[in-house]
Amino acid sequence: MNAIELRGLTKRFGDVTALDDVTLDVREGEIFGFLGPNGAGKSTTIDVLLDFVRPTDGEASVLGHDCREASLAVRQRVGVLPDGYHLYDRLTAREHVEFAVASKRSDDDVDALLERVGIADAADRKAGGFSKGMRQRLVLAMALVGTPDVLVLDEPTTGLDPNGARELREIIRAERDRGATVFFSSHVLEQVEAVCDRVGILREGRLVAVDTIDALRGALGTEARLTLTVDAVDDRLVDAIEAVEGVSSVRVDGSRTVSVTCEDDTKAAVLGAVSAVGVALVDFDTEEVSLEELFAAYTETEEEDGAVDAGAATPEVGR
Ligand SMILES: Nc1ncnc2c1ncn2[C@@H]1O[C@H](COP(=O)(O)OP(=O)(O)OP(=O)(O)O)[C@@H](O)[C@H]1O
Repeated sequence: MNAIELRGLTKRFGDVTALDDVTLDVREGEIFGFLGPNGAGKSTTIDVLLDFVRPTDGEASVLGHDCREASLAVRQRVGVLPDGYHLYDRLTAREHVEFAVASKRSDDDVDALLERVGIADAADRKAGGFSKGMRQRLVLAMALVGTPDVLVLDEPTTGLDPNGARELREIIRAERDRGATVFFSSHVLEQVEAVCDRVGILREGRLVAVDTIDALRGALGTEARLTLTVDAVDDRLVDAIEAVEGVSSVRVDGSRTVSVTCEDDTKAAVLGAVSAVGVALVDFDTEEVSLEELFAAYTETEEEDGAVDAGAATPEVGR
């Protein structure tokens, strides 16, 4: 059984088509990243799953339950971290989680949940004084109540510092490992890339791609940028790098830095070429295609229906 099934899902708000014929299967036990720029329709999809919004057309189900007909059954088995969740300023963190425990009729240990999301120290403080990251951690604790079969997280990294983002990834992996399905939306590729088994890219209400990020990058033949810092740049070095198959450009930036654009799987060969000419490599840095470029590339694929050059994509296409 799939954890989430969307069939021809369409939602119009007046003239705005928020979702346009979206069909998607999220498998049980996978971490699925739902990616898209602002306004792409991510929150609307989540609202349909929870029956906060009724689709104009099409169907959605969670664990075999129709989201409209069986919304209570769905909500009972789903843990949600909604976008912009409203906390009660005068209630403490503990009271918030106690409320979630009571409404899910679970017997979870409130302190253990607060500990798990890293705010045990603030258990008895009122949420009104919480920072953005603390609020996000508290809402995550509420989402985890009742060992949900499906976790739906809308922009869960909002407000989290790098440590918080890492801890969130660890929690997401642990939830998947115990058998839960995790569906989370983001417009930050880096956040989902580290944990997601697969991603779907939504653009202007349409699902333009569903696959692993590696496969999406691979299918586009996208290039990586490699910045090398060496003890001294010379012509021999530049010639040697240019000679590597898959390298499309080499640019010298000052006396010690070379920027190379190459196929993703030729990075090792470039490093090999550097050592073969006897130049000492001091440091190197790689940068892969950004989410913006992935969006741009997928948009071009649709329009041109042919080969894609992500590097040639105009930056504004990805917004
Ligand atoms: N209640 C509503 N009434 C009118 N239009 C709406 C409503 N909810 C969403 N929309 C519109 O539907 C489109 C999709 O919005 P949605 O919030 O689903 O996008 P999103 O991908 O979650 O964006 P973000 O990353 O900014 O949260 C947008 O054009 C938005 O303005």
